[in-house]
Amino acid sequence: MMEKFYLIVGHVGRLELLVPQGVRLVQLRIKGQDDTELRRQIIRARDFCAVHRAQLVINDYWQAALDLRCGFVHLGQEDMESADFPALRRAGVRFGLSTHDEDELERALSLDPDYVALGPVYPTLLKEMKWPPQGLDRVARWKRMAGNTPLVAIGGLTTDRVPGVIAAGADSVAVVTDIQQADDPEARTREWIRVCAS
Ligand SMILES: Cc1ncc(COP(=O)(O)OP(=O)(O)O)c(N)n1
Ligand SMILES: Cc1nc(C(=O)O)sc1CCOP(=O)(O)O
Ligand SMILES: [Mg+2]
Repeated sequence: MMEKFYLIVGHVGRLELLVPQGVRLVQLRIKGQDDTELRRQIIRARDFCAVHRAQLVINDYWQAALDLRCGFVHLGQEDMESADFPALRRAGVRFGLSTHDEDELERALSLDPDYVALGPVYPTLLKEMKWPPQGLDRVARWKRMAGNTPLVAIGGLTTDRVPGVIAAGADSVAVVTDIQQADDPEARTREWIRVCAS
């Protein structure tokens, strides 16, 4: 059963602030750091999540996840080019995959992932995307096509949008900006948890 609330953070410090609010699934999405800093943060996040019984997902850096015995990675389409899926499988590392169109979804499902993500469901401020917002009809379509594979919705999500996205068929909702930019990110995290529990 996929956790409904999926928090994504850009630094281990944020993870340490927000996971104790009750987060059960958190992605560490580090960009632009050298290998030493990257691994330092992954180790800290791994050990912190173990204590707090949260599932850590490492974005992009599947080799570091393997080396540091992290159990879950998220890979985008470009990340998938270099990923050693047999090695991940041998090590029992679970993986989620990004998808944005039907070819990507077909390719992702052929790898039997632990989830597929569809985005951006709504416009996102986080990064420039070459896909227009997918909308809720596409969420519903993805759910039908993904079958038993859990579906994560991502992109421009706010607590107000959660009920519609879940009603359309998403199993889980992933968020960066709405929490990252909140005046009180701890309170906003608790609000996400409350909305996702209802
Ligand atoms: C849950 C989830 N879905 C999608 C993404 C995006 O992954 P990717 O396309 O590889 O882009 P970056 O996040 O690496 O910029 C994600 N990280 N998590
Ligand atoms: C990192 C990312 N990947 C996406 C995809 O569609 O693959 S959308 C996205 C940004 C999600 O963040 P926010 O909650 O800030 O919009
Ligand atoms: Mg990536």
